[in-house]
Amino acid sequence: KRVVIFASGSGSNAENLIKFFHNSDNASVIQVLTNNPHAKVLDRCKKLNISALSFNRIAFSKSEDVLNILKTSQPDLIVLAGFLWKFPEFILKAYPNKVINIHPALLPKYGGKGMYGMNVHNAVVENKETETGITIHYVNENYDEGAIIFQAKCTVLSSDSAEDVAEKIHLLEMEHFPKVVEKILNQ
Ligand SMILES: N[C@@H]1O[C@H](COP(=O)(O)O)[C@@H](O)[C@H]1O
Repeated sequence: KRVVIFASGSGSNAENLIKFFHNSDNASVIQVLTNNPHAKVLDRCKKLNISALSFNRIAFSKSEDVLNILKTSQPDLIVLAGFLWKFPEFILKAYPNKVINIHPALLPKYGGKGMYGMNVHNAVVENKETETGITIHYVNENYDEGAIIFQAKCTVLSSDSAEDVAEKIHLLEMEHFPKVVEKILNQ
């Protein structure tokens, strides 16, 4: 099974997935695509010897350039791991129920445009939430609104800073994301 990852930033989830499937007999990450030519995920891919490309807005949503890249790489699953752009409908239509995303909160709370990274964790702490977590969901034409596949929770202590919460979330992502992807691929 072939996995293509989209990422915009650091790429810790992408690296975790690449390494997890490196030892798998029936699945592998074959390509990483990013909308940010300076993304740290590109350095990780170079080190891990994974094909990686960056693209601009026109290539992504105003033309079929990225769709054609996908047609060449033929993914069985497209995984968004810290990818910040909304996915165009014509690509979603070409890969029905084959595009998933991970979000660092318990959707439907703390989702939507602009709710990513530390913005989410700051809001969780400001609102004195006692728990938060991760959500893995199918991607539809709206940010963070697709059908939920998996959630895992962690407690938020009153003494926790947003950075503490970010660390707890990171651990949940590292533990669960590869296993959920593997489960979907084996369906
Ligand atoms: N969508 C969110 O963006 C972050 C990406 O981190 P990284 O994988 O680039 O390190 C993760 O927290 C993910 O849930």
